[in-house]
Amino acid sequence: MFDKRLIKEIPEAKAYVKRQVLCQWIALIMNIIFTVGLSYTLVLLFQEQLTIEILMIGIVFAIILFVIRGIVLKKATQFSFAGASLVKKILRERLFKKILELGGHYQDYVATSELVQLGGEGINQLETYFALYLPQLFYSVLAPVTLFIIISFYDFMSALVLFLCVPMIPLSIVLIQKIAKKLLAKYWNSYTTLGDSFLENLQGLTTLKIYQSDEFKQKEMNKEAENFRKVTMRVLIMQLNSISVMDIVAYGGAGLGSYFAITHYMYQEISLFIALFIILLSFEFFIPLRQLGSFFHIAMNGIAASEKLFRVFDIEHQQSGKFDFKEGDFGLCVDQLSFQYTKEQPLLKEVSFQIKPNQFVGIVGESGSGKSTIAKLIMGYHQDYQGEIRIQTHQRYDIDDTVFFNHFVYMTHDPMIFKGTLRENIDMLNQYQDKEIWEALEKVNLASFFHQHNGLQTLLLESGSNLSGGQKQRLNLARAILKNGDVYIFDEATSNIDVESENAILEVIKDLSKEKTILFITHRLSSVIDCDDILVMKQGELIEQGTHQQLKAQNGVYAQMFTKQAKLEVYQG
Ligand SMILES: Nc1ncnc2c1ncn2[C@@H]1O[C@H](COP(=O)(O)OP(=O)(O)OP(=O)(O)O)[C@@H](O)[C@H]1O
Repeated sequence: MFDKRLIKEIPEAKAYVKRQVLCQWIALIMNIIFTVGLSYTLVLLFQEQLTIEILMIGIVFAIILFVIRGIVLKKATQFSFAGASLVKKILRERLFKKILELGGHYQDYVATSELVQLGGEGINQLETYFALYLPQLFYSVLAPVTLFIIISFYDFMSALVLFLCVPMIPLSIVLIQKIAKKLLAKYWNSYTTLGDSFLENLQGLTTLKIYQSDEFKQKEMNKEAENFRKVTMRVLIMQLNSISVMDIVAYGGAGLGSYFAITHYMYQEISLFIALFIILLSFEFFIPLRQLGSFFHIAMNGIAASEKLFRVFDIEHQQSGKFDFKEGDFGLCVDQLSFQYTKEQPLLKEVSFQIKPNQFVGIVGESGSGKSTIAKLIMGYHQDYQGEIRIQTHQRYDIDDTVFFNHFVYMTHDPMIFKGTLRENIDMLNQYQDKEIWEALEKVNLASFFHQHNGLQTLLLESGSNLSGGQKQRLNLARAILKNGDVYIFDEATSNIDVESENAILEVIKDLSKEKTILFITHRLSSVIDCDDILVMKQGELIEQGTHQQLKAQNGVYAQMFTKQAKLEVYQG
């Protein structure tokens, strides 16, 4: 119920918790003083000695006490709010920093949907843990101790009985916690599974509709939603039951304390004033813990979320080096590279090749042969490979991503276009002159198109939905040109686009190859004819290597694939 690490992780929150507890404690003292006054007034009333003057003085005092109480409780709420905002900010920043630190390969460790849920709902639950539960936890210890000390001066036995009954509430909470922990883990799993499916099905809705599988998926999702509903209901039942158990303990304890006070009064061991004072305060012993109990589910949810959050924070970031590169020497050496996504299915098998600075190298091969995987390993998406990837004299994993991305540009067939102006999309850091942007757009044959629209202020929709596939890819290439990297990796950058765009992109790549190192992955063998070196992949192995002429002369897999594709293109075209 009390996770030390949570406090350690956010030491800044401690001050807010302390101030909140202090305010609550001052409010308790006001309550105690009010009870003294009330007990005294009641005694005077029983003894028929209560005068209007005394009553008026009492009312004025009560108002003063309630005003002070109101002010400190308001302050407590303000501290709670400020602390909660701070916790949220710190945790979200840490989570974001961790994802940035992990870079492209964060998905090796945690699913995107889980990150989204943790960053939203998960952190919100921790916010309530810090804002409500934690201060209440400390106050729940402080309040009974304060009351015990005060009451024990008047009637030690009654104070002791009340004090000893208090731990019954946390004991019942611990008991419920044991049952609840498994249930809450189930609740979270069910929540993330439902979130996963929802996100995936929403993104793929068009595909599902086309293949008329939407109804099937809907049924699947209904089943998951039903599971989630059931487990949520069980969590709610557990919470309601736990509140009832705590109520029984609280009323029982207060009743027992009052019984002792009455008995002591009847045996004239204590005065009527003290008996009334104890009876009126007896429930105060249990209110803080009873309140804590109602925050119990918040704490459980918070702890379940924090476990997941800490799992992300604890991910070891293997990339520790921060080597920089020497200027102008951007060769690449891949040596005995082996890799598998799953243990059962080895993919790359001891692949070795070199790319010299300013070389234009193509990778071809049948679908699934591991071409993109090579690019992803070079880009650092996965680090658990065997063998070596060296750039200049450094291992890839020794190079910090920020340094690496300053020199390497990776372009896939699926460019990311954000909702916003053309300028915002092409120059995200606002670091280029308009003239430079237009030059890049000119190179990729997009300048005249955007001139006809609103120039650099042309509004692009989410995912570039108001552009054609070829235009999106050419825009992406313009970004890459402006980046002025040293090594360009094109992974099926000319796939699924119109011939005009494909030719424009190929021209630019050829132009770039005069002064940049290029790795060009493609299905179309006609695109790699001009490469300085061509790597032919099959089932994770590098089976042939050479220039187009050399490979044709070998009359191996490449030559056969080339002839087959050429025939097909003549037939199609
Ligand atoms: N994240 C992943 N998890 C598990 N398996 C994967 C993952 N990515 C790719 N694979 C598998 O690895 C194999 C090689 O994929 P890769 O994308 O490297 O091939 P490719 O040669 O680039 O194929 P294509 O030309 O069709 O793009 C495929 O069988 C694919 O199913």
